Amino acid sequence: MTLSMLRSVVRRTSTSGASRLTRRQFSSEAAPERKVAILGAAGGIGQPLSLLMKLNPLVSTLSLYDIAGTPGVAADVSHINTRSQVAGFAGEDQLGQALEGSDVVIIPAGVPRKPGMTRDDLFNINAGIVKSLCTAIAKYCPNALVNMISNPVNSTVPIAAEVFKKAGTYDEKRLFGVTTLDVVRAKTFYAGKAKVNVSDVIVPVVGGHAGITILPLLSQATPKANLSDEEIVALTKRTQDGGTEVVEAKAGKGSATLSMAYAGAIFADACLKGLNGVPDVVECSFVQSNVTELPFFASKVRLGKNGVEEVLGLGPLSDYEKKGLEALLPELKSSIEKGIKFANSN
Ligand SMILES: NC(=O)C1=CN([C@@H]2O[C@H](COP(=O)(O)OP(=O)(O)OC[C@H]3O[C@@H](n4cnc5c(N)ncnc54)[C@H](O)[C@@H]3O)[C@@H](O)[C@H]2O)C=CC1
Ligand SMILES: O=C([O-])CC(=O)C(=O)O
Repeated sequence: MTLSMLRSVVRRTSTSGASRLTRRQFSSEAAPERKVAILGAAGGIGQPLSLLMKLNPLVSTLSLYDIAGTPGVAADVSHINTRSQVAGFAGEDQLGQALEGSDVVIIPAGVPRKPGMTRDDLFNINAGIVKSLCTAIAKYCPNALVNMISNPVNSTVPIAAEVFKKAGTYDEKRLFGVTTLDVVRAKTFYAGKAKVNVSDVIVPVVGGHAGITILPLLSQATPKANLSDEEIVALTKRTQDGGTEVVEAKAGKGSATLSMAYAGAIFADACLKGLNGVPDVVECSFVQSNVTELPFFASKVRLGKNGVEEVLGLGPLSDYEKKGLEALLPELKSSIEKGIKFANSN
C-alpha cells in the first residue's frame, strides 16, 4: 500500500458521503474476500499495523489476536468505516478461531529490544512464541502466507520452516521474513543524501535482518546519484543500524513500531496483490533461497497467486557490496542454524 493509497482511503472515508462512496468503490472493484490475521495485535507494532490493515481495501476480514487486550483494539479499529469486518481474539483458546480461513498471517508477537541488546538477545523468549504460533498456523490455516516480523528474523523464519516441515505443511513459497523496514530506511536515507524525491527512490536491500547481515545495494539505487565512497559507507551503516538508532532514541521503551507498522502494511499489501493476481509485484524479503549457499536469504522476490513466484538474483554488485556479502554470510549462517536447531530440539 502506498502512502497515496492510504491518503486516498482516508480522503474517501472522511467526508459525509463517505460510506456511500466506499461501498460503491468496493462493489465495483469486486476485490476477492481476503482474511488477514495479526498475531500480537495489541502490541507496539500490532496496534498501528491493525489500523493500517483496516485501511486496506483488499482486506475483507481482519482478525486481531494477542494474549490479552485485543477485544479493545478490535472494538476501536472496527468503527473505522472501511471494507473489512474486524474481530478480536484473546488467549490461546481463541487462537484457532483467529487463524481459521486466513489468507495472510502477520506475526509481530514477541518482546522488543532495549538499549544494549542485539536482536539475537531476543531469541530465548521469541523463539518459543514463534514456534507455538506457527504450530497453530500449521493446524488452522496451513495455506496462509506467513509474514514474520518477530525478531530475530534471521532465526525465527527458519524456526517457522522447521515447524511447518514437521507438521507436513511446509511450502517455501508461503513463508516470508519481513525486511521491508530495511528498504524503507534505505530509501529515506538515500533520498536525503542524494537529494532526490524520496517517492521515486528504489533501493534493494539483501541478506538478513540484523546488523551487518542487512546489505543495502546502493550501487543499484535509483534515481542515480554521484555519492562518494564515504557517503556510501555511511548510508550502509545507517541502514544497518537503523533499528538500534530507534531503540536508543526510545531509551528502554522498545524498538521501531510506527515505521515497522508502515513497512509491515506495505509488505502485506504486496502479498495480497500477488494473491489477487496483480502482475509484477516485487518486494525484498527473507525467504528460502538459492541466491547464496545459505538456505534462507533476503533478496527481491516476485509475488504471485501462490506466494513467492520467483526469487530474483542479486544483480551486479560493487566491490564494497561484494565484501559486505562475504562478511555477512557466517553470521547469517549461524543465526539460521540456531533457529533450525531450536525447532528440532524443543
Ligand atoms: N522485522 C522487523 O523489521 C522488526 C521486527 N520487530 C520485532 O517485532 C516484535 C514486536 O515488537 P513490538 O510490537 O514493539 O513489541 P510489543 O511488546 O509492544 O508487542 C508485542 C506483542 O506481542 C504479544 N505477544 C507475546 N506473546 C504472544 C503470543 N504467544 N501470542 C500472541 N501475542 C503475543 C504481546 O502481548 C504484545 O502485545 C519484536 O520481536 C521486535 O523485535 C520490531 C521492529 C522491526
Ligand atoms: O531493531 C530492532 O530491535 C527492531 C528491528 O528489527 C528494527 O527496527 O529494524
